[in-house]
Amino acid sequence: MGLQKVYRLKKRQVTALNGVDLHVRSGEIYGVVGQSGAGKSTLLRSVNLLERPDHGTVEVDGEQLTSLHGSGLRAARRRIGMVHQHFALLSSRTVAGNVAFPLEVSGVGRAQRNAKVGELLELVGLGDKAKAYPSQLSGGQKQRVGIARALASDPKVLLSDEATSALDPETTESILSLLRRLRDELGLTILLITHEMDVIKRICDSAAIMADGEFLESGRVLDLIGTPGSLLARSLFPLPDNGGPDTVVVTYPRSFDQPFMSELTRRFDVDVNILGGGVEEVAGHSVGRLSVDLLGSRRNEAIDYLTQQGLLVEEAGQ
Ligand SMILES: Nc1ncnc2c1ncn2[C@@H]1O[C@H](COP(=O)(O)OP(=O)(O)OP(=O)(O)O)[C@@H](O)[C@H]1O
Repeated sequence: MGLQKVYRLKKRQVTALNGVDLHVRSGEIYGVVGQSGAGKSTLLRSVNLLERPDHGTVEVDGEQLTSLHGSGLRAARRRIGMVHQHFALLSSRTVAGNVAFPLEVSGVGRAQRNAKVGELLELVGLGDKAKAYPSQLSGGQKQRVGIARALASDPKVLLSDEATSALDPETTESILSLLRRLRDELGLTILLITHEMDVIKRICDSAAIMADGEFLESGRVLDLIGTPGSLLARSLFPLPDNGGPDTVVVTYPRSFDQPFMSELTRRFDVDVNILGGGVEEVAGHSVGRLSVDLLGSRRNEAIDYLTQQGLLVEEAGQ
């Protein structure tokens, strides 16, 4: 909380974190999105104190990490797994050897280690690759090894540093599904950083947009989608560029049974001309968007009515 980090270089200083407050609920997937240099990596590395913030406190699973040092800190870190963009596998070790590595370091005996490695490889869908070397694997398989290794010490929290950025769209999809399944099955809490909005849309329950070391906006994704003026909502769902002066985009952040459009024509005597629309899955929920031309003298009343019903209405042509 209140995290601040300033890097002091020879000629200048860079404020990588400028008072960031991040609260991740237990069992949720939280995504921090932002452009290169926004401070995402510094934030992620502050959570397990690979980077010690200049100010602020870090609490993970009820334990205040910022007050720990030495062996206490090392023990706390073991309860936080980390997945890296470029996998960070040891090329001279087999898949099983890579996953076993953190267990060896913490002194787990051979039999127990082997059993655990077998279990983890099954969990990530690599049961048949134990003896392969990283160079024989695809990017997606390498990341599965990275995930299995991160889970070796039974962490409660998983940090993901651009885990899918080096992968093609199809593989990205399979890794995101895996992360989601692991969250569901193991009750993990996942904090991920990404520069891809799609990752937020696909698996995050909550998200923050970060720029210049600060959060511009944060909250539950579904709440933000229903919030007028939300930057995150606009980035997830850009307004269509074929809108005219009469066009509005209506977002349904949850499913409604009411036939709103026919109600509008009846109540407010407006003409509704549907231009396009669709339903997308966001954080496991369906979010509908409808782009319509609304015509008639009581157009503004119709828009107010939709807003009162809990729908988000944006003027696309402005
Ligand atoms: N060890 C360091 N020493 C000096 N400056 C650093 C260091 N690490 C990061 N910075 C600077 O801090 C700022 C935030 O960097 P950070 O890597 O956290 O951003 P990011 O959002 O993760 O970007 P990227 O996606 O490119 O990694 C940048 O201006 C960066 O140059």
